[in-house]
Amino acid sequence: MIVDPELVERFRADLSALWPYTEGGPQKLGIALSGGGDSLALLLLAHAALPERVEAATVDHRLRRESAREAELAANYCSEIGVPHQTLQVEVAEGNLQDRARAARYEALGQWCVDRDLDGLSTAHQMDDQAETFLMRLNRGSGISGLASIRALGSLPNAPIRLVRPLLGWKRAELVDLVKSLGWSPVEDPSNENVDFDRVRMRQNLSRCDWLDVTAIGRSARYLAEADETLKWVVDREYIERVSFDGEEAIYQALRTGVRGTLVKGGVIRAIFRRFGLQIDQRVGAALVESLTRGIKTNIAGLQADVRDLEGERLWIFRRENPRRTG
Ligand SMILES: Nc1ncnc2c1ncn2[C@@H]1O[C@H](COP(=O)(O)OP(=O)(O)OP(=O)(O)O)[C@@H](O)[C@H]1O
Repeated sequence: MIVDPELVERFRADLSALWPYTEGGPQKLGIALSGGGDSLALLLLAHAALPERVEAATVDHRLRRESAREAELAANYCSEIGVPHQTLQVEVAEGNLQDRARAARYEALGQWCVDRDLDGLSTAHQMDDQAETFLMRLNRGSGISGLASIRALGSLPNAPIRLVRPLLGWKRAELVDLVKSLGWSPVEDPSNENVDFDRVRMRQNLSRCDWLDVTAIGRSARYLAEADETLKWVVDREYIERVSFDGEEAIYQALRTGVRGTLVKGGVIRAIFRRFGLQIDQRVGAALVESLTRGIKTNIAGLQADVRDLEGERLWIFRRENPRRTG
């Protein structure tokens, strides 16, 4: 099975930008193989780029009757090219099925990487997935972090290895062409046609729309991922320089000027909540910045946020809400 050497070279460059797989001796890459066109292309490219150093796993969520058969097909393709393959059966908990299936999937894949002594895991998210995610989030009013969409680098919940997505610069059509040109037929997931899913509707709309440029949207998402990293760095610095603890109180010396606007101050406030073991989202963080800037004391999500002026300086004080009196 010969993959076009130019494509293999391009893949090698994309992968090595994310994962220095040649450093420190040979490293092994796990492939998350659903059996769809994207992940079969990933399997072929990775196998050609890193011969003998690739293994694949297919998660059988057991949510559809055909899933066992699909995993078997994926296993057959792997055995055709001599790549070790494992099917991982998972139990998907009740609740939001897609979220639960995703969580179970990444957990099973992480455990598999540990068991097989793999150094990295790759999924086959590509440029069209990226554009769909970006537009769905834009349509929901997401902030920088959400609009950064699918990250090229990630982590797994239960395994200390890198999660890489080297195909974000590749279009779905070119990946499917690659697979078909070698005589393989991707597994068709019927949920890809189910218009109850936002993503499916977005995909269909995008395919009918000739003025949206998927490559340009992918570029914007990359810039935003970088902006998000930079913002995290600024928030960390602001936290280190301006937040202190006195007994049960967190004290934030928030400057009166609006220079460090809601993004940074909101980020610092969210970090303070995390220190108390509590979580608030970006919108609540921004709302708190606004009320504290106006000097309004607020009780929210388990903390009491207050304003104190000390020697011409404005301090924002956070402490646990007093337990409510009963009786
Ligand atoms: N059943 C599966 N077994 C192994 N890998 C899978 C499976 N389903 C998805 N993947 C991996 O994840 C990639 C993205 O798949 P998909 O677009 O279906 O995921 P998603 O629902 O968007 O969730 P997420 O982006 O969080 O992974 C696939 O290309 C493949 O690499």
